[in-house]
Amino acid sequence: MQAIFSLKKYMKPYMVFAIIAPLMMVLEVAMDLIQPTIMQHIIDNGIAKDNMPYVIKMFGLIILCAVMGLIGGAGCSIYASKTAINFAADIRQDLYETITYFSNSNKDHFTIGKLITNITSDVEMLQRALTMLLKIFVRGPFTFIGAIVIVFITARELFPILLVVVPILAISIYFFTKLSGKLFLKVQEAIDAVNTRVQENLAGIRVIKAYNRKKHQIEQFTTVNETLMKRNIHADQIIGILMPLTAFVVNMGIIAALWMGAFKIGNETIEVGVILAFINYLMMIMGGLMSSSNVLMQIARAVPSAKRIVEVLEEKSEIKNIENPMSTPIKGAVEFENVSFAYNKNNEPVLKNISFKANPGETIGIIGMTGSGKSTIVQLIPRMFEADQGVIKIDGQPIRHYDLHTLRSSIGFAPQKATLFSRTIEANVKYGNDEATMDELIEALESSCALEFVEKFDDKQQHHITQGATNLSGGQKQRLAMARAFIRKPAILILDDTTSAVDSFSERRIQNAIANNFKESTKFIVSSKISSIRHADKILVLDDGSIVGQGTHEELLETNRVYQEIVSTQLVRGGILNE
Ligand SMILES: Nc1ncnc2c1ncn2[C@@H]1O[C@H](COP(=O)(O)OP(=O)(O)OP(=O)(O)O)[C@@H](O)[C@H]1O
Repeated sequence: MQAIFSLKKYMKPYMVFAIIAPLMMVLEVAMDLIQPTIMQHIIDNGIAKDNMPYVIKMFGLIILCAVMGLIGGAGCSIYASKTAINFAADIRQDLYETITYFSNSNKDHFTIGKLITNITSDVEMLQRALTMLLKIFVRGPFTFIGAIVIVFITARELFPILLVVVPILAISIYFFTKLSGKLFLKVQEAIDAVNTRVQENLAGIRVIKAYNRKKHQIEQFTTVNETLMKRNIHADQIIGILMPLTAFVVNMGIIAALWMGAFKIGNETIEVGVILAFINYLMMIMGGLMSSSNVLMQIARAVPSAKRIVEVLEEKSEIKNIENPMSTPIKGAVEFENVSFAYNKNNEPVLKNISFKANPGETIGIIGMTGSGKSTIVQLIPRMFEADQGVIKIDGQPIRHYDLHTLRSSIGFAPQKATLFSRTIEANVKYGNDEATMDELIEALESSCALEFVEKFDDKQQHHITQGATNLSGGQKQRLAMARAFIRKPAILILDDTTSAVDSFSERRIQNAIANNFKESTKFIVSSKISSIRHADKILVLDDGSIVGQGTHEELLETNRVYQEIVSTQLVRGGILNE
């Protein structure tokens, strides 16, 4: 319940609507309650006494009540929906923004499937609960309390029956509402699993086909789908017991009323009309309790959803600005001083005591075995992750002192896995710099050797990239990802293994373009190929998270055993070094 309350700030802008909706419902309920009395007057005082002018007057009144009831009901629906839809849209927007600002380690806490369920069905669940709450929460309790009060006044002889029936109804409804919260949490978790499986299958469709794993994937989906089905059935079956149970309790109450009534009529201490009225009120009490319980049940279903939403919204981004951060332009001197880092703080660090210096304009090559920590080093520079020990400085200042926006705008980062969006080539490249001109776009495409294939498309830069960039080759994706980094003309350029799928001739042209066009930028080139980094001003040799050598290609070739081993393997493999 705490979770639901912590979302109340999203109601604030729509508070007026949220107040109008139940007030309109009061109007509808009042009109509903008046109508039987008017009918009674029409029969007793109009039709029975053959008073037509009175009948016509009362018919006018009843039509007026019906119209007002209609306005009340429709108004309630409109304002309730307006409140709930806006409330849900704002939460959805905030969730999306929160996820967008997640640091990489924040992201690792949630699966993509869970985040999708969060933004879609969890928010939907809250919206439904709020609509119901605003529409029914007046009707249910008003009918329930009103009927009890009327029984107390008009049928006190039978009131003891209510003292037994109402607590049994209330306890059963409380028990089922609580249980439904737990059951629907399990249902939502099963939906997460289905979403995660679908998302993974779609992303990996080519691998699935290549490895003939379609049957295996379908089997895995069947498992999560069956779990979802079983949990849904279980929840529905348990909740489904509530209605017949309450009807049974009410029927017992009616039998008790008839039983007691039969004796009292015999003693002439009660009239038949009172018993009939009591039965009617008992039905109304059940109706009131059931509609209140429906609202409570919907709220109980919404509580786990609210908890999951709050969990995401409250996930603290560990990477944020300090107070009064620096926004001074960055020149590009980068220094690591004894930096250590672990993804999982209980495990051994992935980077150990990393120290090196890069001056503005220099090219730093980073080489090492798979998993030695190359990508991790470069990801610490734009603060994708925060170093656990040591300091990373830019232009002599710890990176934490810089405004995150200033820091990241000064860096052109092409990650190891080229991520392109389902937009045009122009939009994808200009993602790095919205304000770039057409000339700058062409220049960036040329530097990354992308222009040659872009120009072959009929619609050139306006060519649309499909979701997951399935209409491009691996090398083409990498070239566009590099163009996106180039178009920023950044003070610090980071290329994380971005030429692994680029042919060696194009790679050489890209290297020349970088050397000519980014003379003042500090360049970090991560690669496992010697040919990609051999011309760097300084090469860092990584082994199991530690720098085991740094210097130029020639220096390392003479002095560093690990570097010599890498060189000799690549020479043996086919002369990559000499390309
Ligand atoms: N997000 C992550 N969460 C947990 N561990 C990670 C994460 N990313 C990388 N690692 C681990 O950190 C270590 C270093 O990974 P990193 O990606 O920096 O290596 P790398 O040298 O760039 O490897 P490669 O040449 O294969 O790209 C590896 O053992 C890897 O399993």
